[in-house]
Amino acid sequence: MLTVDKMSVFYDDFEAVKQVSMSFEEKGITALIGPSGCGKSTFLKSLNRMNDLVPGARVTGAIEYQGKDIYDEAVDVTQLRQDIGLVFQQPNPFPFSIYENVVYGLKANGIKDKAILDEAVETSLRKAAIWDEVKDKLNSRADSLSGGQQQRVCIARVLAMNPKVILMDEPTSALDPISTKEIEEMLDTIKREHTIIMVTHNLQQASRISDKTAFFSKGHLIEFGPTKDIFLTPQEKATENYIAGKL
Ligand SMILES: Nc1ncnc2c1ncn2[C@@H]1O[C@H](COP(=O)(O)OP(=O)(O)OP(=O)(O)O)[C@@H](O)[C@H]1O
Repeated sequence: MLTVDKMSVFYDDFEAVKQVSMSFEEKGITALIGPSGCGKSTFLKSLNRMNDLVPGARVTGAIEYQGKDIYDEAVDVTQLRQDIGLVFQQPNPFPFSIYENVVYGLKANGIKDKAILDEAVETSLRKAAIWDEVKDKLNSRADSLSGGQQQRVCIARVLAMNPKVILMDEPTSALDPISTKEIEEMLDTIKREHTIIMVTHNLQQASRISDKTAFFSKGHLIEFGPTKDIFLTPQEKATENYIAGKL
């Protein structure tokens, strides 16, 4: 599905991600963990070329999505970011209605048929587990919702584009425990249809919901494997120390 081979990411001369190689299989959740500044977000955002927007950022090595190099000149970056969507740490709804937020990408792609848009809104909001809460106020502004609801609308906006892969950068760190639980339960369902790669600082969250975990330190991928193995029988001392809270 997605393969990274000897990928480095530089900000000018500083190598924030160092020669990382790993593969993501289809479906399921992979958690990216590691100390602050170890390069998790940089790594994540390079997977759909969001780092193209950062001045001075440069990627070397290869990233292949469905067998094709995503940094190839011929790649349509807008299409790539639809196939590999990104959910940010802070909910970032557009200053429009809930409905217009969800259909934003579809309309940008030229879809105008109201029946198709209506259907996409309901399906995406249902998948994001927020339909029942907002179905009677789809024309209200999305930024008038609670933080947890806003984040689920943002997830619905990504889901409306039917992405194969969803990148998430600490999607619940700005939310209360109940909103966090709602989003975790939703992820547990949507991971059956989507490949989810999620940065989290919350080790309990990683152990609760992820199938695989990758531990990063100082730009290096230290260890990657089934979450149970990483948490219960880590092979590397650095992983063991981090999991035990010693870093
Ligand atoms: N736009 C940028 N320009 C220059 N350096 C950057 C930029 N963004 C990140 N860095 C540096 O790259 C390194 C990795 O940062 P990154 O945000 O990827 O780490 P992280 O593991 O996600 O951290 P955190 O958990 O605190 O979010 C850090 O040393 C950071 O200071």
